[in-house]
Amino acid sequence: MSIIPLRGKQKYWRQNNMIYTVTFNPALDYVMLLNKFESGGVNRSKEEFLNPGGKGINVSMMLTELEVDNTALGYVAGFTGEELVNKLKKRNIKTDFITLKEGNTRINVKVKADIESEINAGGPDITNEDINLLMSKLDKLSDEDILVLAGSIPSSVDNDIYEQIMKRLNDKKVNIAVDATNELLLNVLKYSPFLIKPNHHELGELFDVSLKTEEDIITYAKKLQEMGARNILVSMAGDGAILLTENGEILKSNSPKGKVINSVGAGDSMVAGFLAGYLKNKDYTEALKLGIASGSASAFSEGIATKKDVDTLLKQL
Ligand SMILES: Nc1ncnc2c1ncn2[C@@H]1O[C@H](COP(=O)(O)OP(=O)(O)OP(=O)(O)O)[C@@H](O)[C@H]1O
Ligand SMILES: O=P(O)(O)OC[C@@]1(O)O[C@H](CO)[C@@H](O)[C@@H]1O
Repeated sequence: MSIIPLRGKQKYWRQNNMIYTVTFNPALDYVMLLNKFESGGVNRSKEEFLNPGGKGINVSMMLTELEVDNTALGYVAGFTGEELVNKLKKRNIKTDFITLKEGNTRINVKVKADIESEINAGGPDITNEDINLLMSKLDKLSDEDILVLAGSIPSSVDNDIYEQIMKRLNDKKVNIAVDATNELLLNVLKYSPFLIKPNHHELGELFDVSLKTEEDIITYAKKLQEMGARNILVSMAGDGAILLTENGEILKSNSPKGKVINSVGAGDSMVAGFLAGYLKNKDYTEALKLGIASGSASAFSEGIATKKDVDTLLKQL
């Protein structure tokens, strides 16, 4: 990706290469706001939103807000898939989805009461033929493009699919960001992903430990770096994030304070902000700042935050 400074008013840099996000299992997120959730009782929400969802799609929405050109790849199906595409069109998100012949894009339920609970559905089946179609699209990526692989993999797809994709692209200098958990993440480290973004709980789970201090987080993040990851961004919700860079720096940022409305997609917004910040002049401090501002702005919004909200928080960091 080469960035040429521009003098135009609208955007101060030009993007020559492309960012692609891949979401194997997109969703419509049905967010329900309640004062209190009573398990086993009839609960009534006081407000609801139906947001486009899926981790890669959230990254695409935040990137688009931040005026970074990108295309969302992945799979959609049925009437919910159509609604997802419509919602993304309204937000000017560029998509190049593969439409599955059967099933429906899932609806994930997010209940925000005194605590947040989520029920994520399984999603439609993806056949080998569908996988080959995606692979042909990915074969067109060029050196220095950025690929974001984010989210869980439906049970119909091999659990090493991220690894297969990275192996296939290994000869190209594509910078790959992976936001996944457990084996899915561990198995890609040997292909040196440009960025991984576990939250501190996920980092602990990878090593079957509970991380209590910043020192613990750094120790285990370093292990992931030794296993191959180039940059490791460990997010800690309201406590900010710690970044270990490929240059050996360890950077920490606090989160700005605000009222959390819906933290679904905060982590994805952070990935988008990090990439957008990095692309400006390859400065990791700037990447971390924009990552934090984007993550927190989305936590303080109903869905993915607007650029205006991100800019407001950026000034506070
Ligand atoms: N309560 C909060 N207050 C301020 N900022 C927050 C809060 N929760 C999340 N954020 C912002 O979002 C970033 C990512 O949050 P988090 O660590 O929860 O990621 P995640 O677990 O991947 O999120 P999610 O799965 O909900 O998208 C944080 O580093 C922070 O910048
Ligand atoms: O089931 P997955 O793929 O792990 O996660 C899906 C999901 O929870 O992730 C996004 C938030 O990060 C939501 O938009 C979406 O519903």
